Amino acid sequence: MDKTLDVIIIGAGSAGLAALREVHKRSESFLLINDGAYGTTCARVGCMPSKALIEAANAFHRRHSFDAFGIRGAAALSVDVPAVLRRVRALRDDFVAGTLAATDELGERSLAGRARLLDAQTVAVGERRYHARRIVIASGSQPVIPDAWRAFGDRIVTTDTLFELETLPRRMAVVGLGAIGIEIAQALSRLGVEVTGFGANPRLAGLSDEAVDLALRELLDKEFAFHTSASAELSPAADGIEVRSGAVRVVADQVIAAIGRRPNVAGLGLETLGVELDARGMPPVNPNTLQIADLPIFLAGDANGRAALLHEAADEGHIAGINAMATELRCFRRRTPLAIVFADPNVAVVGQRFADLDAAQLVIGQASFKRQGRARTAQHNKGLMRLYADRNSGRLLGGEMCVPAGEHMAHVLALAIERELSVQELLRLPFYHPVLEEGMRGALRDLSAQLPAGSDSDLASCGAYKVEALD
Ligand SMILES: Cc1cc2nc3c(=O)[nH]c(=O)nc-3n(C[C@H](O)[C@H](O)[C@H](O)COP(=O)(O)OP(=O)(O)OC[C@H]3O[C@@H](n4cnc5c(N)ncnc54)[C@H](O)[C@@H]3O)c2cc1C
Ligand SMILES: NC(=O)c1ccc[n+]([C@@H]2O[C@H](COP(=O)([O-])OP(=O)(O)OC[C@H]3O[C@@H](n4cnc5c(N)ncnc54)[C@H](O)[C@@H]3O)[C@@H](O)[C@H]2O)c1
Repeated sequence: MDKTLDVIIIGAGSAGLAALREVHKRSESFLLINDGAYGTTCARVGCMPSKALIEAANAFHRRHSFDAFGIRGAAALSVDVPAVLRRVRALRDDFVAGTLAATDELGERSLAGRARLLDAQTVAVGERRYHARRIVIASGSQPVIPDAWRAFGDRIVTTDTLFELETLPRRMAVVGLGAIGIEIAQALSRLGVEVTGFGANPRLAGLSDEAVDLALRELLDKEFAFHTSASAELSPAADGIEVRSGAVRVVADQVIAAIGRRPNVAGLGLETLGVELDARGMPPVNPNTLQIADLPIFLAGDANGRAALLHEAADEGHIAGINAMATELRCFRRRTPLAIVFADPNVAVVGQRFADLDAAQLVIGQASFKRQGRARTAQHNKGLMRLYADRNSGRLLGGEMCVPAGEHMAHVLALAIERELSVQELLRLPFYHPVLEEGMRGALRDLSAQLPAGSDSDLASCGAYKVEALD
């Protein structure tokens, strides 16, 4: 192709499609190049099929509380695992179909093939060359599988292959207990698989607060076996794979590798850009513009290794797409950090992580949900929320939790942190009764008690009854 395009976008995932939307608003001169399956990681093998599996597992797990409700016959219920997996794939196909609409109508402006940079303005796909004023790289990430593990063939499963299984084996080991490992381990265990989890990290699910981690451990301990703080190694066994971690040895039929995701930058030609690459082969990227160094090229989404989350990928595609068409680059303020792991109860980290805060400047408020009134009515009463506020200003800084409906409360807290609200300002909001958010109010009141007293003509100081049914 001789003509110079306005923009080339590499990757038709969530970041690439967000970039495409912004570029297409401003120009007809672009090319979207995608290697491999279309439909985005999120819809095809990520967020959506994993949540479909989790919902099935949680629905079946609910039978354990039936007796307490006075509902009999739960022991007679069974799960049809192949049917569960068929539903996951059917939903997945529907979600994927929705994303395909974004590229279907592009005609020649969409190209299937593996893109390789020749310089900051030239891309090769096979023998063909394409030139553009700006390039957006949004090539995503892929599951890490150590080379030695590949020898185990299809006994090693990743989230790229899990949802394709027709059924589940009797025994599965889940190696890596971050977001993916915890979500999948709990779901598989709830569907009747004998799960053993292995995590090198001493904490689960990306938590950094030891107290919340401990609360989560106590809950998960009742569901499946797991071992942390040691790396897992695999070796062949007569009837499966032996997983070793410290003194623990477990044989599983299949092993799920959930040990992280690696940006798809190998073979992309980043070395042709003339900028220094770090030990992971990554170039310097400005998180507010997504520009690589001072080049006419942008790196967005999982591909930049910053935060492998859907809303961040969408934001980054948006920023990169706008800047790829701009005469002057714009700096974007990034959102308050928010990470949710869809375990039951939900794990969430919002705002600043506990580990990143200065303990001397901090007050910590906490609330256990073990006796929380509304949670008790639903047999969901478990978990712990810890919130962190600045000792001097009373401003909410962050929180970590494993609590029922944590996915929703974390959003409320993110809004408060984004708006720089203080604990007193949050306590001025209405809390309806009886709601799970009253549990969150407990943690806020705990914070408030450690901060300088506010005015007593202010409803923020309206205290607890200290009566479970009313708080
Ligand atoms: C199991 C799982 C569960 C998840 N759950 C959640 C969740 O609940 N919430 C959440 O926020 N996030 C979740 N995520 C993360 C989320 O899915 C990702 O952050 C997001 O999908 C990344 O989008 P992306 O556009 O950066 O990459 P992708 O969607 O992977 O798109 C990249 C595209 O680029 C293509 N490509 C790669 N190299 C080249 C090349 N050289 N040339 C051309 N094309 C190329 C790829 O084939 C792909 O099509 C989950 C991820 C997984 C795996
Ligand atoms: N709900 C969500 O938002 C969600 C869900 C799934 C995935 N994701 C995204 O996908 C990304 C990748 O998820 P992930 O869970 O694979 O990665 P992760 O980096 O979150 O966790 C991987 C874990 O594996 C451990 N590990 C590495 N090698 C090991 C070994 N040999 N033995 C035992 N443990 C080992 C690491 O210590 C780490 O804790 C996440 O960072 C997240 O951004 C998000």
